[in-house]
Amino acid sequence: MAVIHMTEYGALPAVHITADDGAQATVSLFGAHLLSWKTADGKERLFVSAQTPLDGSKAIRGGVPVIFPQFNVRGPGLRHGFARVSNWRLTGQGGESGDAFLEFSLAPDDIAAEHAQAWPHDFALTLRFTLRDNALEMAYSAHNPGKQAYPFGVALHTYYDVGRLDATSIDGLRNQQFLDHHNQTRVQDTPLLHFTEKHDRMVEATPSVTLNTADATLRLEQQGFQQWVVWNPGKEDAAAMVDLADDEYLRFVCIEPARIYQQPLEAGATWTGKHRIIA
Ligand SMILES: O=P(O)(O)OC[C@H]1O[C@H](O)[C@H](O)[C@@H](O)[C@@H]1O
Repeated sequence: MAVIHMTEYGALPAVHITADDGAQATVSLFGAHLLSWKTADGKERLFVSAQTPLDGSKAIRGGVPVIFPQFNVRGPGLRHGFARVSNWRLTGQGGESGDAFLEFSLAPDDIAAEHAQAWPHDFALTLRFTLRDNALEMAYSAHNPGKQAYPFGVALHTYYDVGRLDATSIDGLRNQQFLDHHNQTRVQDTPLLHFTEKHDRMVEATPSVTLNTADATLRLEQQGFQQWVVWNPGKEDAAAMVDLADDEYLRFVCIEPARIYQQPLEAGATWTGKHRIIA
């Protein structure tokens, strides 16, 4: 049986879950933001900046920011959308035969008036985190209960604690087309992606990639999304970020299943995406 209790992370109300095998996760209601995922061996897999605000005043730097209804500035609204700065509701929890899950929901009544005014559409988001064996699964859905279609983009902006960026590589993107941070379209020609400076690529999705770090190998899978965004700010951009210590960029990489271009969510339609991380 999963053990679930309310807790606090910084000043944020959060939910902590422990699965039968000892795997653990902590999710803040602010953003339905996964802040920690420890596999049964006790190893933390996610990175959270030591300088991030944890009081709801700003999006959290680290963990898994939930992006909706736009990716970055690809839309007319708030950068990366309002989902990551809204208070979600815990709408499901439990565990059966080794599984442990938490489910969170967000609807127009939950969001701040300024966001509702800027984005006056009806929506129902759900995000379910499931711990199973050595894997974490995130099942994300966006439903349009209204009568009008509207454009949406989504992502799960996962920050991995890689320990050492210089000992990290990503396998599985060879021959994939990508857009770099100069807006150039290119194709990856090397089998492994390795970088130690600024890196911001939107890569055509593959069903899975492998993240190799100095002391771990993770398999990342996605369904229902269209890109992998691979991001690290590098030294100069990191130095300009107030919510990241100057040398913390050397410890993480973001690999994000995303739909970066806004596309219509038709009246009555539901989009679903899955992201599974296997240790
Ligand atoms: O600083 P944030 O709004 O959290 O965005 C952080 C990063 O998100 C994505 O990975 C984008 O590709 C980057 O261009 C952006 O800098």
